[in-house]
Amino acid sequence: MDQDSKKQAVADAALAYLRPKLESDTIVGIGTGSTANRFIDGLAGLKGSIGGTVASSEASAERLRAHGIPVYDLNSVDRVAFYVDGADEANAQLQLIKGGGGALTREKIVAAAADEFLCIADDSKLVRTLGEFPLPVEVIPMARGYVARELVRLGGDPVYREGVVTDNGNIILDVYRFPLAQPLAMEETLNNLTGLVCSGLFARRPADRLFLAGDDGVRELEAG
Ligand SMILES: O=C(CO)[C@H](O)[C@H](O)COP(=O)(O)O
Repeated sequence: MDQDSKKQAVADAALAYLRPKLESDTIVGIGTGSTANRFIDGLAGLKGSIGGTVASSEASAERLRAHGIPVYDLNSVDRVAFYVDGADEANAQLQLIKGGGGALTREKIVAAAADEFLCIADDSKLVRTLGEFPLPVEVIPMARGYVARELVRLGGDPVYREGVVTDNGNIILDVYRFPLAQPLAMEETLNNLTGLVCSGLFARRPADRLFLAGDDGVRELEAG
């Protein structure tokens, strides 16, 4: 299976998992990226069976609306039953690195608000230890230099993502060679860095279920 077929296969698997659980008032949180886009396209066929969606980026909101799928502001819904998104890396505990598409902050907010987080990815994303993929962090523009120096002090090698402004008006630093053997502790350390809005490390809120596509089909991994 090529990578595109794998993305399609996990999007289909997540839809098949959700279909019997959806009710007319169910709100589904929607991630960002090429795998999430496959899920959005498939969700179009179920738009009459759900209450609507909450999107993690302007790009996903636009794609959802183009399909006629209702998109709500997170503040206007009481409950997000599911959040479905891709990832850049996942470990066996279903802790993730996300943010390759720059949407990490809104992704983390919608994931935090959701009852159940379904991650969809191809098997190249499963790693023993997180950190081969550079960790994206969203930073307030005026804090760029300060935060970059702090990230170097913590052992990383931050690189400014040129020309990218997030949906929140901030910048992204991609941190190479970051020591992520203790993801929970590092996420907490990053959360305490002034000027750093959010890291793409999803350790405190891992996925609940990972649909992983390989050459032999899709398998499901559960947290814990
Ligand atoms: O975190 C993300 C966007 O911010 C994406 O989920 C991640 O980059 C994976 O993208 P893709 O599905 O295109 O491989």
